[in-house]
Amino acid sequence: MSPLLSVEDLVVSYGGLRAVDGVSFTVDEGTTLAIVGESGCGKSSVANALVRLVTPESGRVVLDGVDIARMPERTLRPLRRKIQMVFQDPYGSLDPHLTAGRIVAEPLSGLSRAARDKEAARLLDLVRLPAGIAERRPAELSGGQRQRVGIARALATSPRLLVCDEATSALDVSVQARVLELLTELQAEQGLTYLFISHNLGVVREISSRIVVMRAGVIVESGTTADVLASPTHEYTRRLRRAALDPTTMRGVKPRELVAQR
Ligand SMILES: Nc1ncnc2c1ncn2[C@@H]1O[C@H](COP(=O)(O)OP(=O)(O)OP(=O)(O)O)[C@@H](O)[C@H]1O
Repeated sequence: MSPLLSVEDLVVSYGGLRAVDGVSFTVDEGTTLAIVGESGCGKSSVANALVRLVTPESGRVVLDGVDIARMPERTLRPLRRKIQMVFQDPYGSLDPHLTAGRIVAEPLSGLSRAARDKEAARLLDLVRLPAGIAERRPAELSGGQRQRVGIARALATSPRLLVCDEATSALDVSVQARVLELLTELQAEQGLTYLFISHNLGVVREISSRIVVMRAGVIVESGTTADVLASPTHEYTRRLRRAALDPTTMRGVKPRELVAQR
């Protein structure tokens, strides 16, 4: 079976700076790949290239057999719905003037108002939000509720791939754990495929089956989550693992196996 997403030799540059320098990985349907690394390593640049917020300098981004890396916008437009992004800051990414119901319904074109409202209600229910939320604006929601609205909106186009860029990093630990649980449940129910980007190895342990570790624009290590966490081969990964174990930097869910291995 060919992977849902295949990224080959991806290069992203900003002027003279090569933020992503020849990155390759694949993601199988229904699984989660995590990209981990410290701030500035190029994680978001990979994510932004996949959803074409930036156009890669070179390389291939093959989704469902189609290379979208440098596809012209007109051809790309109908395919954009296949990859959706959940951002770190749902407050910044949700229109403050719209109700949650309208925000979620926004990507649903070609439906009557009543059908859009019905679908928005279904999506809000899918992310375990009570019906009354549909009438509220982002400022009237908690951080966790806003992130659920962001997830519901991303799911509105029935994407093949959900790119979560530090999607739980701004949330308190307990709220973060519940959003991770929701993503895991949605994956089991809907067969979703995730690319999960985080600086925190402890968090990705909860959600990913495979990990890619990035440093300074390149991949330094990759493998199954269990292998990379149990016996990291690169000193940089060991440092990330130590940071994930450090209670002062640990912002994710308690990494049970890691604590046991210490
Ligand atoms: N729009 C941009 N213009 C110029 N340089 C950029 C731009 N976006 C990112 N960079 C630079 O590219 C490099 C990689 O940044 P990127 O945001 O991809 O890393 P990251 O690992 O996601 O870090 P963070 O978690 O802090 O966002 C950094 O040196 C950053 O300063």
